Amino acid sequence: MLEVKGLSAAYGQHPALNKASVRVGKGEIVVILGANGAGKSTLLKAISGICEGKVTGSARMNGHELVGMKPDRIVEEGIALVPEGRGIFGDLTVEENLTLGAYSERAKDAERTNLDRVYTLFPKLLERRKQVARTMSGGEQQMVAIGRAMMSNPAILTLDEPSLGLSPLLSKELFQSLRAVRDTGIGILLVEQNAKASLAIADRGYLLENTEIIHEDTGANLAKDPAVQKAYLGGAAAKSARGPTRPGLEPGPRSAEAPDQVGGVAPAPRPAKGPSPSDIAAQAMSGLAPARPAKPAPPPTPRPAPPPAPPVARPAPRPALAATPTPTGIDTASIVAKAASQSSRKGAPPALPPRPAPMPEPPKPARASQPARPMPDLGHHSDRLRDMLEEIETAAQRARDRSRTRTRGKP
Ligand SMILES: Nc1ncnc2c1ncn2[C@@H]1O[C@H](COP(=O)(O)OP(=O)(O)OP(=O)(O)O)[C@@H](O)[C@H]1O
Repeated sequence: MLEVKGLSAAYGQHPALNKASVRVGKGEIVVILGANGAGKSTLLKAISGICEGKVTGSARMNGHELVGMKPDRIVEEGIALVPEGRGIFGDLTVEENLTLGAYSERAKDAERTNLDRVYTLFPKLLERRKQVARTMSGGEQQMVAIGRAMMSNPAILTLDEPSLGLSPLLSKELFQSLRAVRDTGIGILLVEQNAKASLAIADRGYLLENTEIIHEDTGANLAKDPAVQKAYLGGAAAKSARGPTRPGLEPGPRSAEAPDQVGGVAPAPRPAKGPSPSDIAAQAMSGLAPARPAKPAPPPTPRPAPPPAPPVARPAPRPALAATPTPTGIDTASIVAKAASQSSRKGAPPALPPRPAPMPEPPKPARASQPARPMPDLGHHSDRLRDMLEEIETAAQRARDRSRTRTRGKP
């Protein structure tokens, strides 16, 4: 079904994925293990058409080339991404979140069936269908995220570290759920740091090291491979093992499953690096292409300058947005509007640094010749942007005043 061949990705001059080849069949769970920065998320993003870097090579779904396709088209081809950080709408109910996932053409006609399937797989979501998503536990929210992806009627579900931040108990439930999803015939491509649990459910797995796939085997064989145990499973078994170690297979700072996680204590949660609400809302509006996970602040090692920001594909809005209740009886347009308003409330603040305390105003000379410029209509971000523009204008005015004072002071 999904056949990735020689897929590469680079952010500017920085290669993040080098000629990766991976395949996922119907009803198969395939796990990708790798250290921090190995290129795992980049692989998933490149397949889903949301990689910010330059992608070359091939990723085919049932023979259709995905590289170069827009993200919403890739959803139509049957690929759904559950991004790291989940990206659900906290202010919407469970059922509203799920319904947003059914916006692709391929999902519309089967919305009722897909919703029933999600509720059968995750009975808790049925119980809590009217509950506001942000009030749910981390594990339940992850189920909402997976359920929403399944509402797009995917043939392949890709998941970026779904167990991140979950307690061992919730992680266990999650991996059991993924098994159940697989049993419905959906192929699963899973990027995980919980090597033990993911290999336990995986049919096959790949090791991704320094941008390259260095090994492929069955989940069972990988789980007992001494080199894999050393690198990803805490190393206890590997220490006594005499088997050869694979060159280059070194544990990354986060690749080795924390021994306490194996032992049953929750790992220290990493900061979420999910897509911003505005990203998700924009994508919801544009046909529910998979959400674009935001990158966290750059690591201490300097990153190469990113390429000039490629425009994020935002397909033309669908006419059906204004439409009619869905088969579930829910008015999708009003859910999307609600999601968008949530996004506009929450989108700006995290992205912007706190405003500095205002400087004392120097006396301004009268400037009758420059009337105030009219403010363009900036939509729902206008207040924040207006404040920023005013700050810039004030700073520029101060600079002009200072330079005028200096010029006047010169003989
Ligand atoms: N948008 C970006 N711009 C520039 N560099 C990036 C970007 N996204 C990722 N990278 C870099 O590409 C490399 C691979 O990143 P990627 O997120 O794919 O790794 P990963 O294996 O998923 O790591 P982690 O497990 O820490 O999420 C890293 O060196 C990372 O710093």
